[in-house]
Amino acid sequence: METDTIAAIATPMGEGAIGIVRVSGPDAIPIVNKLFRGKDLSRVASHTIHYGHLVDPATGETVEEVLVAVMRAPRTYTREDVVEINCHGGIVTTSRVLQLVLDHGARLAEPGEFTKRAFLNGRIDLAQAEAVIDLIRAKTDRAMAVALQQMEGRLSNLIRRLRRRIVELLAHIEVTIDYPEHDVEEVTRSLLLERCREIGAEIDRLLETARQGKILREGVATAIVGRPNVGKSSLLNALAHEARAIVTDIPGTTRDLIEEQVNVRGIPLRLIDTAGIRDTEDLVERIGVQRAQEVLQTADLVLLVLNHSEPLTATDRQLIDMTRTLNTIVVVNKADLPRRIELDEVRAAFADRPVVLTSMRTEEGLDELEDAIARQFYTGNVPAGDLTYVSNVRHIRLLREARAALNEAIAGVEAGVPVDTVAIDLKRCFDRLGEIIGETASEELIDQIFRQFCLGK
Ligand SMILES: Nc1nc2c(c(=O)[nH]1)N(C=O)[C@@H](CNc1ccc(C(=O)N[C@@H](CCC(=O)O)C(=O)O)cc1)CN2
Ligand SMILES: Nc1nc2c(ncn2[C@@H]2O[C@H](COP(=O)(O)OP(=O)(O)OP(=O)(O)O)[C@@H](O)[C@H]2O)c(=O)[nH]1
Ligand SMILES: [Mg+2]
Repeated sequence: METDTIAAIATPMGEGAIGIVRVSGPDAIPIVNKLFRGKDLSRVASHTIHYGHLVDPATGETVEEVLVAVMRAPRTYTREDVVEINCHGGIVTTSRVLQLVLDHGARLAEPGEFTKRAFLNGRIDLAQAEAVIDLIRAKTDRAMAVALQQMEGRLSNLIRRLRRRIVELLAHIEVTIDYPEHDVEEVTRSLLLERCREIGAEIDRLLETARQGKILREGVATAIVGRPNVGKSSLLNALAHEARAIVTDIPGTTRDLIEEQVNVRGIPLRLIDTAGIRDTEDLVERIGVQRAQEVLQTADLVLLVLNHSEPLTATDRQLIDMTRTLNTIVVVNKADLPRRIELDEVRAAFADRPVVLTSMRTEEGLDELEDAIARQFYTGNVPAGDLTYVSNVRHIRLLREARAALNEAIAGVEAGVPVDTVAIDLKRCFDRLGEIIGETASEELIDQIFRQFCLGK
């Protein structure tokens, strides 16, 4: 428990109707009681609110007309005694009340210090505290719902469950080490493999929600590349399921890039049309290797459009080379016209990627294309309505590290490494997961997280 008492203005600085000065710590009630003319706050019941005036004891001057809420430890936001002074909103009055409280024994709180105390006093864990920031910053209903779930401990409970399972495994390994008969060791190995895979699958599922969450928030950056006239604009209109304005009418942020939002099977795509890749000019010269690479490298998905009714050109082949190692779907358009394209060459270049024949004229192949797009982003193992989405970059990093440690443990078991060595990897996995909820977090990290909060929170 902290021994000092902190205070801060908890409401926005400005023309609010009410301004709240929040005080927390062992002296919260005596400090405010000294300044309060009304009921004796040291005798009132917890979670009650009282009308009165704040008086400066030095001068006897009445400073404010207030309502004071008294909440006694431990059932409070910080788990300490908390007093909230409700002032007439306004910078001057509220600041004056804060100053008075500071003059009589409280210290100005650091940003996030109230929530930090809630964490240090064990009311919430680190992931829950971080969710408070996410909640304040949420910009969509969905983001808010996810943050609220995390604040109530949904993610934390999942992480705790995983850690408990790892502890059980570590206990098993202990037994094996203590009683090193061969059959015990064998049982432990197969059990280890099975459990590690289960835990790994669970971590993968959480990481998958992170990927999908990012997609839902930001959309899939999709680059459409292809020579002129292959049907890029027609493809965009088809994916939008409506005749949009000609894409080239909308200026992009960069001179020859056009961006358009469409929705494919509920997946938001940000289509980026890299118009103007000409046959007659050298591709490299036309848009510059770097620019082309930039667009392609930052894309989550590439739609390479080729013309079914013409043989491949040098530009087509350059584009194939640039996109074959990326997350590309090949759209061989104008399939209603006779085939002149070297389809085998295309299929060979994209051996493990979808190659879809389409006609924007007859809409042939459009369903198949949408399926191919949806398959890239829905693996189907995140149940709809499950709001245990991971979105915090710190959590994602730790989950990845935990997964990597687990992979090493699995590889160790498979390679017949002694189980006490495997235990080291498992322990690392356990620690990384622990960092998410703050069980094994450093003081420095904790400080850094709470500094992101606003004053008074
Ligand atoms: N005036 C005011 N409004 C506020 C807050 C506040 O601190 N003051 N909050 C924050 O900024 C939020 C509410 N969050 C809170 C979360 C937990 C507890 C709390 O006292 N928890 C106790 C259980 C209390 C009970 O069940 O009676 C506990 O968990 O022990 C209070 C507020 C939003 N509105
Ligand atoms: N037969 C046939 N014609 C098509 C098909 N898709 C598009 N076209 C036609 O091909 C022409 C070019 O289509 P666009 O969609 O404008 O092609 P684009 O790739 O956007 O062309 P640029 O903007 O010049 O790069 C238009 O006349 C379309 O009607 C198709 O599947 N079959
Ligand atoms: Mg076009």
